[in-house]
Amino acid sequence: MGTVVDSANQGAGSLTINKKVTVVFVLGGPGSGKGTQCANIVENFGYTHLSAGDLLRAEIKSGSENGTMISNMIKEGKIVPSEVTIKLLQRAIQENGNDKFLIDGFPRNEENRAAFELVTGIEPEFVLFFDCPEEEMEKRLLSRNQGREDDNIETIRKRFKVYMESSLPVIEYYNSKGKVRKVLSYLSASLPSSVLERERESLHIKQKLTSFLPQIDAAKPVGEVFEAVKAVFAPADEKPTSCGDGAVGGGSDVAVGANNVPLTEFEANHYEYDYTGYTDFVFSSECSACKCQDCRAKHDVVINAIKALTVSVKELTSKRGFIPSAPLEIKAKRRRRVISRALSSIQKSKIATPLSMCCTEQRTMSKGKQHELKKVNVEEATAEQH
Ligand SMILES: Nc1ncnc2c1ncn2[C@@H]1O[C@H](COP(=O)(O)OP(=O)(O)O)[C@@H](O)[C@H]1O
Ligand SMILES: Nc1ccn([C@@H]2O[C@H](COP(=O)(O)OP(=O)(O)O)[C@@H](O)[C@H]2O)c(=O)n1
Repeated sequence: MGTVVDSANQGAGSLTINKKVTVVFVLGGPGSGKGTQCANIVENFGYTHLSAGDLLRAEIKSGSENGTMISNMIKEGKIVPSEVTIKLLQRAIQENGNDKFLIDGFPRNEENRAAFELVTGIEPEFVLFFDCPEEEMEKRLLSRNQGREDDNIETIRKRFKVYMESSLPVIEYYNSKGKVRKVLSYLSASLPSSVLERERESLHIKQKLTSFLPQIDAAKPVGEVFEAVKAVFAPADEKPTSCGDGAVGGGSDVAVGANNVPLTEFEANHYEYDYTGYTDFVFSSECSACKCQDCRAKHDVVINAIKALTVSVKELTSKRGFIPSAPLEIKAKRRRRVISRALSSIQKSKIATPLSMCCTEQRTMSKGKQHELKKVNVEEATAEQH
């Protein structure tokens, strides 16, 4: 069997994807909820879902010459050679009329990634990454009930090992290129639903806020996780209805839609993102003069989030032994400066942590402790401020 790379070098037409396509890679550990959320994305955003695992399982069923080899690899939790998987993906893309694809569970290792790029010339638009504690993934896989031969504890453990050793470096690679969008649902998890309804209209405020809150939420219920996913997939031209020119933030030129907003927790430029823009709404003279209900509601959402963020920063900084020089009970005019100072301090201590370390650290932390670090309840935070 010639490799896909050989075929590409020989100019084999069957491997060429002769249409322009948008590809989003969907990555995360086994059982992190990739397939579940892909189904939601398909329904809401018009993508076609291609699961590498499903394509491989279909290949086994089809009685192909590679069937036995693929089946053995899956039972062992091993990664099937790239040429097999890439050919299946290429065929599926070529045969489908759509031009937007979610490729789920691929690339699973460095070989997958490099070969796909070389052969197809396709770079992902971004990588949607579901980070979920191992114990939660294990629980889900053991009760998935899809009759999969690899959903038994012995194979699950092997898959986790392969994920840590081979798949995380791929996520790290894309993270270093600023392409990783982590699933965050901080606000959706903590705001009352009535506020959430209104707040959906101003997704870009939410994105700016969540973009620098270190939250890992793939362990939340399906609906809440999808709230975060929606924020990532919101079309770039989506604008909320508001006073003035319709753009919250006084017509700022910050693009709306997470496709343009890096949501990475680990990267240096994560903290360099222009998060201060969101305060424009709060302090804009145009908006403060406008007393309409809608603006009031948005104003409240932003203020609540700032309060929650302040508490979060306080918690994070105190855990790192950083004592902000200014009191954290901040007045409106000083909020931006204090938060900014605190964040840059976090940046100094946090950005040096590679992704694999973060995940390893996460694995060894108890679930309760993670939540203590990452979840801030807005209502409590608001009460505390009062
Ligand atoms: N957020 C969630 N909370 C609880 N169960 C979930 C959640 N997301 C997915 N599941 C369940 O967990 C199992 C694994 O999800 P799945 O989407 O198949 O994961 P993956 O594609 O990442 O392996 C399925 O049974 C699914 O119904
Ligand atoms: N790119 C890929 C994707 C899946 N696979 C194989 O298919 C198995 C199941 O993958 P999957 O994506 O359907 O399921 P999860 O492990 O995410 O639950 C993996 O454990 C691998 O054995 C692969 O070899 N190469």
